[in-house]
Amino acid sequence: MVSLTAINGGAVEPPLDDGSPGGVSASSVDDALVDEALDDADLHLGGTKSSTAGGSGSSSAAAAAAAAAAVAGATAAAAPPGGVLRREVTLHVLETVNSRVENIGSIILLLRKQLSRLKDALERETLSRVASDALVERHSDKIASLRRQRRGLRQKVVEEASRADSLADRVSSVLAERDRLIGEVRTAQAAHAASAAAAAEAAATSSVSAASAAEEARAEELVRELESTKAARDGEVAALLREMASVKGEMATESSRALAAATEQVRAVTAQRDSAVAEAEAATARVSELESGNNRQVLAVADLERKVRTLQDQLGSNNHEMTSLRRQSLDDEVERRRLHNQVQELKGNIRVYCRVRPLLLKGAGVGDAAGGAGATSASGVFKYHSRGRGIDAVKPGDGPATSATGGLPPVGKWSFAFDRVFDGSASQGDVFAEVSEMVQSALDGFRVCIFAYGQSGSGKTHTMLSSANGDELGVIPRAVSQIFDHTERMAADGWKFELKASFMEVYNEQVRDLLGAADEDPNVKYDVKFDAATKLCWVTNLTTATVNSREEVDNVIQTSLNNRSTASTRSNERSSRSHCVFRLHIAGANNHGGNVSGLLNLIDLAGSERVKVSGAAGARMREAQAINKSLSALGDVIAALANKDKHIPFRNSKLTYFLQDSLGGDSKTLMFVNLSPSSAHFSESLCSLRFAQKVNACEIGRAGKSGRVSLGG
Ligand SMILES: Nc1ncnc2c1ncn2[C@@H]1O[C@H](COP(=O)(O)OP(=O)(O)OP(=O)(O)O)[C@@H](O)[C@H]1O
Repeated sequence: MVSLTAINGGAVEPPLDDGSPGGVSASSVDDALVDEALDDADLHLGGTKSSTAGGSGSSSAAAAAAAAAAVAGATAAAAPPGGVLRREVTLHVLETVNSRVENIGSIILLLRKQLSRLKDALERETLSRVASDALVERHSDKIASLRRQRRGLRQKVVEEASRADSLADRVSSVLAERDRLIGEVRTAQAAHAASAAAAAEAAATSSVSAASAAEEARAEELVRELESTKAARDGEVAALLREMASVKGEMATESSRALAAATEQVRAVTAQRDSAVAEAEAATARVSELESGNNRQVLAVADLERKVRTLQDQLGSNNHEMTSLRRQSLDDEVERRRLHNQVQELKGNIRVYCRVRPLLLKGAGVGDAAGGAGATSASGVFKYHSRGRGIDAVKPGDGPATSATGGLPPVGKWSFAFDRVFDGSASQGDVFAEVSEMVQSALDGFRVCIFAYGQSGSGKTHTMLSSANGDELGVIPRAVSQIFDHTERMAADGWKFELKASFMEVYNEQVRDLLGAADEDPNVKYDVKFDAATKLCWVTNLTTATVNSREEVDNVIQTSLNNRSTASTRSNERSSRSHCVFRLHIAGANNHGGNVSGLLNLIDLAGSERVKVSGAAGARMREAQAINKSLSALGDVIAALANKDKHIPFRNSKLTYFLQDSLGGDSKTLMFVNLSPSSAHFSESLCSLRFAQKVNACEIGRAGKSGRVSLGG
């Protein structure tokens, strides 16, 4: 706020800023100042004021008239002193007018300064608003409105300045008029001085008194004119002052109002700005926080990407390594197969293992209980030698030969050698350890036959098919387990295997599907066929099951065993009277174009028995004859293959006809000869040993172990 304060003793003090927001108090200072200046002027004329008569104009004019009258009176009483007095009064009046005009000039100057300060204040305000504008840039609407207001104020200032200028012009013209009047007064003074000199001269001469009177009249006239002019000028000045006061008041009011409004708006805008700034700061803090979080995430992502790249690189090199390892593995597998087969061939493509079962108690249903017929010792009638490869059949010499002992001499010994001999203490595991390499050959793509040959009750089924849990599992379930182990291992190298199983029996030269329904239709024909293209045999209407797990194979075996035909014989009450063939077709392929196709035939042959010994008759005898005929046909085929005969008599039995795809060439054959240790079965055992010895002399696909072999007779 700008204020104008009173002037003490005519001195003009500069306006003081009272700190109020935006308001300018021009107040009544200027009026008081002017009035005081005028009063001061009147005061100097106070001695004549009371004597002024009938004056209806301004008090100054009346005072001047009274002074003029006093001068006239004084002149009338004593001419020379009265004229001097009038001149002095006139001069005093003129000086007073001068002084008042000067005061008015000071006031105008003061007003100009005030105006200039107002302009400065407005300019500062404008600058401040400009600064505010910058701060509240975002509040453009309000800022635009403020700018409009500012433009309005500026316009007003310009207008007021223009009005002030016009007032100043008028004051200038008044001053000019004053100067002119002063000039006239000075001229009059000069004239008056001249007339006074003339009057003095006339007083000395008394002839010029009339002229002096005229001069005085003229002077009085002049004084009156001056008084009148002064009064008029006083009126003008008073009007100007009023007008200026009114302008100042309006300006002050308008400025106050505009500044108050602007201040209020500035406050509001400032508050909004502060809140916006606070929001912006909060947002900035949030952004910083987010940026820092984002930076952390970016770093984490970059770190992860680095790790992923490293892992990808590792993966790439691992893949490369794996590819070369796979290639190496495939090469190794090929090499392993080659070496394995080489070993198998060195061992012989046909092998014979001899297995003697332990002596059984009578309760076992076999009838070689201790003290029973011929049960001479724990090892029975056999002696073992040659580190598991030799066996001697020893006829105990405990009495004369009888028909019950097959007409053997009372004492005798027959020695045999096989690829492997297992005595009664050998476990199923021990046996399978020697079999598993044949199973491996099937997995390597060869065709493999494993037979169990022997008289009834000698342990063929136990060796091949025992499905008792744990250690008692026979060759078939163990082979299946080995095959699944292998296929699962090979899956890691990209191999996929398909296993198809069938189970059939050949009874009295008739094929029966052990996987089919128990009550199968007797009209269904099971004919053995040979496909020359694939060199595979198959049986019409025979069930083939694709097996994907050990459990599925177990189910196949169990179903087959349940269906298997059994008949009671004197040698073994639950003896199997048929050849039982479990076939597993193994087909494997890998994603490098490799493939393998093998056949594994596991055959539990029907029990061989000498009809004369077993005492079979009728149907049982014909059954036994059919069994012996087919076993004999098997021996003939093996012998013909070993001798590389042009004609191989596969068609002589259903069994050999079906197995023709797995016998000969580079196929592998293993024959178990199962023996009973009982002396009661000595004769049968000796026959079995002789048959096995002849098979052992054959080597399919290579030159025979001992030249041309015949299994006949
Ligand atoms: N190594 C062995 N250990 C223990 N018991 C055995 C062994 N071999 C066979 N046996 C038992 O001897 C009996 C006859 O065996 P198995 O049925 O296997 O003879 P088989 O030759 O199959 O007879 P068949 O030709 O009449 O079927 C069974 O009770 C069987 O458990």
